[in-house]
Amino acid sequence: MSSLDAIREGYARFDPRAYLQNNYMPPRADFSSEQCVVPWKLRCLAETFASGEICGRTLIDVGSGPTIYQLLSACEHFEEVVATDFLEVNREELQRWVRGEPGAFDWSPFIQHVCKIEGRGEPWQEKERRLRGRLRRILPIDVHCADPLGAPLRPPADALLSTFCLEAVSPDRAAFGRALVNVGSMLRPGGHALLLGALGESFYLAGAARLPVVPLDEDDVRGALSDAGFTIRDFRSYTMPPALRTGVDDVQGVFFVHAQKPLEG
Ligand SMILES: C[S@@+](CC[C@H](N)C(=O)[O-])C[C@H]1O[C@@H](n2cnc3c(N)ncnc32)[C@H](O)[C@@H]1O
Repeated sequence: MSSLDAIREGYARFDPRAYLQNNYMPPRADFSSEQCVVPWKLRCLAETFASGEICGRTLIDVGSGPTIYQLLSACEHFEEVVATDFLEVNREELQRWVRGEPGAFDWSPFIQHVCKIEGRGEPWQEKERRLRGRLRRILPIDVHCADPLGAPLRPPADALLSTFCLEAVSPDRAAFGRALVNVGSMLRPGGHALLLGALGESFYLAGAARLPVVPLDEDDVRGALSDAGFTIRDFRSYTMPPALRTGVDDVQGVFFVHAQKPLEG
């Protein structure tokens, strides 16, 4: 079995509910402290979208998993937000939230926090309604394929977002770099890419699944982006405080990158 097949097989045991519990409930989702990892991630995205420069018709989110927090600032700037994931259980979890079905994960504390940091005085229910309305497509994806959606995205996306996906599905740095090239093919020339991801992580847990992660340092991320032809516009990093090292993974830190695909010609 190839290492890619082994990773795909590991994801068969991925439990969305356990993953949400491990990463998107306290202590990691503690909105009383800006030093906490979840508020840090939300602030990176809110500040980057606040410039107004990143906008257009379509934003594609790669490897959305069962989460929508990453789309809360983005959704204000695009007519359509396309979510994607390899696993049907994750796509179903997202559909439950979009339809407001009973048993869907409660993202309201995240939505309230993003409304607060965006500072427009918008009622959080408005943002929830807007994201639900704009999240019309939740598609299967495999970042290891040259065409991750099975066919080229037409027209290509104006912006690409991916959070904690590429390093969590790649056996090594070379595969991470190839996956970045594959997903970059869905972005139009001049389009923006925003990545959040794990630094120095070798595994994470999601219920019965123990998923291997390729440990990356900041130079690995910068090198892969540059090899894939991106220009880095902003790079931030976060060190995981001891109180948030809860045993659900061995993540050392988090990176945030805003990169841009050059215009052709
Ligand atoms: C660590 S989770 C990240 C989820 C979410 N984006 C977040 O920020 O928490 C990694 C995601 O990658 C997805 N995945 C696994 N294999 C994949 C593949 N070959 N292509 C794309 N996504 C994949 C998993 O189903 C999972 O949802």
